[in-house]
Amino acid sequence: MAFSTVSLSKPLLPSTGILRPSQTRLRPFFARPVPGSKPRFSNKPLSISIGFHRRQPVTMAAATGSKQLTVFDAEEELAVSLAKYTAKLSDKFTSEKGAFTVVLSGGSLIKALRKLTESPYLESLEWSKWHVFWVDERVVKKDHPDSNYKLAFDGFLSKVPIPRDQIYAINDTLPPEGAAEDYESCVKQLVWDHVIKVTTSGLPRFDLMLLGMGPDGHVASLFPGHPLLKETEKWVTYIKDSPKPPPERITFTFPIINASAYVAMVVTGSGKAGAVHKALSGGENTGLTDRLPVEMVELEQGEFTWFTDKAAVSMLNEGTSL
Ligand SMILES: O=C(O)[C@H](O)[C@@H](O)[C@H](O)[C@H](O)COP(=O)(O)O
Repeated sequence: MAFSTVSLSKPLLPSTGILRPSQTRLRPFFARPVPGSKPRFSNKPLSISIGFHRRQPVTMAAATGSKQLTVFDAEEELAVSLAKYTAKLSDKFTSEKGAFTVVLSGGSLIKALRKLTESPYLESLEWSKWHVFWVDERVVKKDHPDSNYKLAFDGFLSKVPIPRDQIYAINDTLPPEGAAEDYESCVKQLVWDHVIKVTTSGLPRFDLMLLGMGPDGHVASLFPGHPLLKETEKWVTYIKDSPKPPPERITFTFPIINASAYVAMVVTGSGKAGAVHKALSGGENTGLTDRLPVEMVELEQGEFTWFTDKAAVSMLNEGTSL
């Protein structure tokens, strides 16, 4: 095991996580927390040690929510851990409130969820209480090869017993504007029905968002430099000029993403290393337009966990052997 260090540019709390480096050249910043002790705030930017170890996530507790980074040797191990993490949240929310609201993205995430379709999760999870949404969707028919619904259905949803009327696909007969409005109405209805919780500021608070990130740092269909990054009124909006094809999509906005209780950011491969580096090292604070969309995922009160592999974090600290 080895560690590398990055600096975060915002005030942080001492870690509530676990770091037990035995063979590292770099001194870990955080000590093991004292059980029952309360975290103290610091106003200074702190140095964060990131441990490359399969089962020991590093927790970075920020003033607005907590962040964790987990780095896996291989995608297979990531998939195992992601299933365990999701199952734990499923158990928590189904027992606490009788429903589990899960938001999916497209892309490689769906394959990473494959372990949930196997034992023990297939038999043990309360699938009947799952409600499934999309953080973004391409405005195509549901049976189109570009459809995120089709991707998720074929690779995941068709293999688990979630009631079909609790899988909320877009209305694929509508143009982007109408599809976004329709999807926002659907979310509002489920807020009124108490299926989706609500924050104190009246935003929907989904239990878990499972997100991916593009090599350019986009999340959902929120792309670098696009005006949609500044959307603060709508819960769901549309884009007709997506730089990633197909061009017409609907997407949740940042206020909705950031109201989530839990976000898992699943990012693998060397093609994402630059964006991961920018996101986790903070970069220069040059203003909103220079921030990558992934850097705008800042949960109000939630827990944000990165699931990555070695290739994706390879630029975090050059020269550190993993
Ligand atoms: O509809 C989409 O295009 C996706 O929702 C998109 O936001 C995706 O999650 C990222 O591009 C990461 O995709 P990969 O993991 O496949 O790189």
